[in-house]
Amino acid sequence: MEDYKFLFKVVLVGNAGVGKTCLVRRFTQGVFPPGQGATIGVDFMIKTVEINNERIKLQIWDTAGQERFRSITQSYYRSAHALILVYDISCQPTFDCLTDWLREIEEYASFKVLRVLVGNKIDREDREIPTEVGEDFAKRHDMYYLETSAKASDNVEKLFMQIAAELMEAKCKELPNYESSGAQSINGKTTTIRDNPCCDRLG
Ligand SMILES: Nc1nc2c(ncn2[C@@H]2O[C@H](COP(=O)(O)OP(=O)(O)OP(=O)(O)O)[C@@H](O)[C@H]2O)c(=O)[nH]1
Repeated sequence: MEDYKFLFKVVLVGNAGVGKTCLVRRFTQGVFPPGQGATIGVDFMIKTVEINNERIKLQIWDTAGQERFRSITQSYYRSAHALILVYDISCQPTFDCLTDWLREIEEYASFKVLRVLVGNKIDREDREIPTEVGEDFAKRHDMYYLETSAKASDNVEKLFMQIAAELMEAKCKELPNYESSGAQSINGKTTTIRDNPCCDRLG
């Protein structure tokens, strides 16, 4: 039997080429893959992490950004616990498409889904979208915001770990007799994490 207390499904979406596959590979395998093709349909990887002595299994679905796969990728939204919407900070069109992606998310994902906006490729020097613009977009659409580099390994671990922590927190809150202690935040939004007696009753 596999030893984990929680299983969460995390789905990455966003335009082709923004770095979704590289973010997943960096987090799950610790590598920045050299030239690889576009994702075809959907790919998935697993990583088990530990938070407050609880093992959390993350099932990470990497969807193809290309339009022609849209009908396949949409079907993966529904059961997602968290959706990571990625754009490339050095490519304005990938930011301009965010409202289209949000429309898809609203149509196909659960209303309870945790939504995180990620500006990737911050190692690049040809930035086109200032941090504040990304932050402001996220705030207006009630999303967390984080900037990452899959290449330089900036904030990638933080991204997935904080999503895991946030989802675990939300799950524990559904249980009776919940109290909280300790806090972590993704860029200002605070999510409470605690040593979790309530979680011991799960699984
Ligand atoms: N400089 C830089 N390049 C990156 C970074 N992440 C990804 N790339 C590059 O961006 C290109 C696309 O990366 P992918 O991870 O395949 O992009 P994707 O979003 O999965 O693309 P699709 O599968 O077509 O949807 C590749 O050439 C990567 O090497 C990053 O953090 N910094």
